[in-house]
This record gives sequence, structure tokens and C-alpha cells, in this order.
Amino acid sequence: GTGSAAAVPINADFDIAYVTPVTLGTPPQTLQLDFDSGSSDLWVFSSHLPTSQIRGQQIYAPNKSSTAKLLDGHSWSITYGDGSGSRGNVYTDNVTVGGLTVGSQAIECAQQVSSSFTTEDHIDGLVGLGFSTLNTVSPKSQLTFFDNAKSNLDSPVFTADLKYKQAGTYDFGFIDEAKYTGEITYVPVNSDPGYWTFPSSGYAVGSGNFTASSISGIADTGTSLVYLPTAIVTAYYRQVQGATNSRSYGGYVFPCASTLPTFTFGVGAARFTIPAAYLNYAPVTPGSATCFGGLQSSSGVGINIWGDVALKAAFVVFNGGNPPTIGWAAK
Ligand SMILES: CC(=O)Nc1cccc(CN)c1
Repeated sequence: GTGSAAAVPINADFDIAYVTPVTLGTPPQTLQLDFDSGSSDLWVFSSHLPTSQIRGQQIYAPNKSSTAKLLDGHSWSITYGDGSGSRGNVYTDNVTVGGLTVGSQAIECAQQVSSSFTTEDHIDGLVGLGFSTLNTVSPKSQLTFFDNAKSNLDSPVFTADLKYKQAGTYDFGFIDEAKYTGEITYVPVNSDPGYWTFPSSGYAVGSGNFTASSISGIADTGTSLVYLPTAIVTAYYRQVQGATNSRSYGGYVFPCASTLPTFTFGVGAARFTIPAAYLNYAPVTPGSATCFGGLQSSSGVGINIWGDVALKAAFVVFNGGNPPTIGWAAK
């Protein structure tokens, strides 16, 4: 089988995150979930949450689904790199994404979410697409939607075609040749950390020379920005008039009117250029003349992250075969 579903920006002004419609249970309950290749829990806002923690999000009510089953004695608790988090209990039920159905998918029902999830009213939960070794359900960890679907897929892959300020697509089980140009460059994935960890071959700032350098990082659809080593990031912002690394705003900012260089990264022999517009992420506060950069330092993160700012400059194949690989193509 295969599946195909839209990835819709949650904000009209800047690409904080993308959500995809997912139907759960019988009769179908549709939630807008954030597909996150940087984590491995499928969790939802649920009828088990205090109403004080729900602010407009859709919820999944397992007791309204005739096919829901409590996974007795199991719980989950997760904290993300941005400090947000959630926890709760677990049901299994049917989950459908873009025509692809998994029966008996573990659906982690939130009993508590952090304030940043409560205030993010366009995200009703997450679908983890990382490696199932990262799943937090205890005492028996659960499989991701992708791992559960894999044996029924025409090909054990999913692809991300994210776009700048417009809807893109997640496809499951096939590679849509109409979504990319040229060839797909595949490189090995180290799944030991539980992420889609792959080597980049180097970078260039604007029209400058390409610096060959092996950079290990993760492809993370659930992170908005790109986080790279400080040496690369300072080389970039040296080319931006008025840029400064702001302690108060927590990263590199610059005058919104500044001309930004592009940023090119290598995957094997291939080169992908992130347009300057993608690197002007957003005003630091609505209407401010100071803007926050889409490229930030990974020194505070611990790993390098190729988030949405980079992913939307390419067509990306997450190949869950044995061994796993990741493919990057222009579009
Ligand atoms: C507050 C909030 O929205 N956190 C969030 C959203 C989506 C993904 C992740 C994990 N990378 C965290």
C-alpha cells in the first residue's frame, strides 16, 4: 500500500511547523498532527486532559471509538529539545494517514501537556517518525506508525516534500518522481541514536567557496530551524550587516531589511542551496524590525539538526530498509 497527505504550515506568516490530517478510531476522529522525524511517539491531545490545558486543539476520545483498546498498565512521558513535553496513558486503535491504515497503532493519550503545547493551538499532537528505539512507552515500548505500516508498504520509505509558506506532502511507500528533479543522492544513516543521522559533506555561504567538511546531523521534520556548529554559523552571519548573537533572543538576529546570503550544504557530491528568504525566519516579536535567523548554532543543542528550513529546500527520502539510508534531491 501507499499513502499521501498534505503537510500544512500552522502559521500563515512563518513556517513554525507543519501539520497533517490523521484519522483515529471508529467512527473516524480527525486531528492535525505534527509529523516529527526527530521523535518516535504518536501522541494526541485527548479526553483525558484537564480542560485547562486545551485551547482550541482537537482531541481524541478513545471511549468514543468502538475499536479503541486500553494498553493496560502502560504510560509515556516525553520532553523535546525545546523544553516542551507531555505524558499520559496508551490505547491502540486504527490510524489512517492519506489512505494508508495501520490497525492497532499505539496512540499515546495526553493526560498532561506543557504550556507551550497548550498555547500552540494548531498542533493536536505528534506522529513520531524516528526509530522506534526512542519510543517512551513503558513497560513495553511501542512501534511508530511507519514501522507498523512498513510491511504493508510497496516500498519501506516515506518522503518529505516540505515547502516555504505553502502546503507540501508526506508520502508513504513510494517515491513520486514528479516531486523532484535530477537524481536522488543517498547516504548512509546511523540509526543508533534513534534519529535519522546522516553525514553532510560541507557548506558554502552565499557565492563563497564550498568548504568540504563532514558534518554529522539529523534530518528532523519536527524542528523549525537549522542548527550547525558555531564555526559555520559565525561564517554565515559575518556576511550579514548588523547581525548579532543575542542572549536575550536566544540566537542570531539581524535587521529584517538586511540582505541575507544563501546557504549551501552538501550531501555526497550533491549541493543544496537554501534561499535567503528561508533564512530570514521571523521577526523576534510581531512587527519588530529585528529578525531571527533560520540558521542557528548547535552548541547549546548537542547535535546538529537539519530542520524544516533545510528540508524545504529539497525532496527527502527516508528509506527504512535494511540498512536505512536517506536520499536528497533538488526540486
Ligand atoms: C511546543 C511545541 O510545539 N513543541 C514541539 C512541537 C513539535 C515538535 C516538537 C519536537 N521537535 C516540539
